[in-house]
Amino acid sequence: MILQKVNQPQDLKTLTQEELLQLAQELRSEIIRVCAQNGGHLASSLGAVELIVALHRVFDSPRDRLLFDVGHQAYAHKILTGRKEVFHTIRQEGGISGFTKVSESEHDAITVGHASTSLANALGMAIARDTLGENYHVVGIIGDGALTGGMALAALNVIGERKPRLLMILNDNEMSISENVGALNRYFKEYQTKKWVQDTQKWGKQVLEGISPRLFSLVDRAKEAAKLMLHQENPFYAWGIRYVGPVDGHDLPGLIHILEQIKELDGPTLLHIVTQKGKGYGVAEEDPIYWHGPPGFNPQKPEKVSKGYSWSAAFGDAVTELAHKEPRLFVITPAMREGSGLVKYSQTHPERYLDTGICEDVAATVAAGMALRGLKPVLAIYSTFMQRAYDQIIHDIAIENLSVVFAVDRAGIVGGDGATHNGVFDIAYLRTVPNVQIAAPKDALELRAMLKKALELGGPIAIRYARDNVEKAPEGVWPEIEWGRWEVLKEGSKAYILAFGKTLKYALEAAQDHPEIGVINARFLKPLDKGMLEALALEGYKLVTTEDHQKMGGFGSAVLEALNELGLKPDIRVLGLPDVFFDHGSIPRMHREAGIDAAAIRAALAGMGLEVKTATRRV
Ligand SMILES: Cc1ncc(C[n+]2csc(CCOP(=O)(O)OP(=O)(O)O)c2C)c(N)n1
Ligand SMILES: CC(=O)[C@@H](O)[C@H](O)COP(=O)(O)O
Ligand SMILES: [Mg+2]
Repeated sequence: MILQKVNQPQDLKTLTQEELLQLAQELRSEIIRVCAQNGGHLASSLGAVELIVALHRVFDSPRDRLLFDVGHQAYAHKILTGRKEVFHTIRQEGGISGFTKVSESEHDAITVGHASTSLANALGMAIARDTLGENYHVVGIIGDGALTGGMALAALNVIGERKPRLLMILNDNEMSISENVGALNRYFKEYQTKKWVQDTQKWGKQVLEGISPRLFSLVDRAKEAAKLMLHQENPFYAWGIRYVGPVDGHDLPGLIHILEQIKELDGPTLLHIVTQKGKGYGVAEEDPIYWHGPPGFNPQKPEKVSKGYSWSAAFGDAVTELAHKEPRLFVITPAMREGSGLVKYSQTHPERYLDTGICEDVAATVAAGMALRGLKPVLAIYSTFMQRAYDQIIHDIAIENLSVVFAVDRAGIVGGDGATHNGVFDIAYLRTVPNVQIAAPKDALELRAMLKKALELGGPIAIRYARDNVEKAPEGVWPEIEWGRWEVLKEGSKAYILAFGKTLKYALEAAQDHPEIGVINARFLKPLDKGMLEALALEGYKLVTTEDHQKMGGFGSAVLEALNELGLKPDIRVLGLPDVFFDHGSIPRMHREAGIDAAAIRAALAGMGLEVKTATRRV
């Protein structure tokens, strides 16, 4: 086992070519083994194995800085940089992160999880290096999907003008999570050389080198000159960036050779490598979409497993049905077709579907344009990724009170993806924006009712739901809903729990067998049901609010502000996430630790003098 001899990147420097090839295979096996037990970003990491071995062979991390965009493809990097003994803990409770993370290792140049940041970060590092008179390499590694992000394209524009010594590597597997989209991607697909030209180049090189290495280098230079002439419109030339490639991203010796050739080049260079997402593991090669982020599986007999009927699926079914009735409905996703439950919708209504690529800002403003011209856009977007569209929501949508529905998925703590992916800020950053309304359905039926009503009401409306399963609503059923009105789910004689979204289940659990405790589905946050709130306060009920969101600025804050405006001071406790980031791990454990679960609710009630059976708090 070569991997036994490798603990740090410098251990690669002495390996032979055969040992490096063997190491790549061993890395692949280890990634499959651990993803089989933990789940994780399997296909992306398999596709980047040779690249990562070559990078650590040619460069000297941590002195040289390797920046992995998104960071989900860096499993081999983690194993090679002192974490092979803990790699099996990846994405687990107390284990290492599923993305690169600065606080986890000196070899992790950036903390990521959101796409398209690597090039701007690399530019910043290169400028810092040059300003401080230091000398090391900065390498930004970005996928074709992440390159669809505006941040990445804008960074290229700055890099091309500033021209720092910087190496960028485009890891082009023609895949985002779904098939990749965008004009640049098309360009590479159609215009740039692909497999057949790769093979021709390789064959030509072997023939020419067989005749005379000198002849080969002459032809190679002529080819480069021709490429320059033929490919002047190559966008990277337009950006003032040297373009090299495309080369085979799985040819380990070839990658090492080319990296050594271009390593010392001055100015910005982009090396375009062509890889296969899922490389080396049949099922992942055949279906890189499912195997992008599978749950655990049997490595000997890998089979797709259903993750159950999710809120995303409920949303997808609802808009698919709605589209038949509402011809102006148009659904947009920023590169998350599968995650947002839109596969079926995209197949049944392709003419009213747009995948913008990984650019949530563009997606939001495209929705604004559609609304201005008579469509009814629904933007399906993860809470965490919606952070990328904050100004667009204000500037392009809310000021003119445009009719855009935000189907905000992954609201709350998400589990394995950790701090970069928790959807725990959206209430705070949305509720202060005039015209924006915010709701959270308790089940799939209420989601349908809210979607339908939101499209009728118009204006910017966010409907948020968690990364969780939900009971499927019967097809064709579209209940009405009294917009802005909360729903009493359980009467109480002394106290009421006001729950927003996912924590409703904890409220019902806490109130079970307690006639003195009532439960309210506080499904509207903006507008808040001030009428019901006032009545509860005036009748002297004790109140507890709970939400899967930062306490600061969340649902509870809105309730406190409303009570203040009403001049009322009931006995109230606000339960929400504390002012910290929650890393990857078990959602129930984090909810318990955050104090938003049933035990915390009972403890809060007990703290207000209500005799409740306090559940034994697990430590
Ligand atoms: C801002 C943002 N939006 C969406 C995502 C979800 N996401 C994670 S990886 C990915 C696809 C990345 O494609 P690519 O960069 O080509 O990497 P590959 O998986 O193909 O190796 C997407 C859309 C994200 N991480 N960040
Ligand atoms: C790396 C990335 O951002 C996505 O793959 C994300 O992990 C998907 O999250 P879900 O698994 O919740 O769809
Ligand atoms: Mg890709």
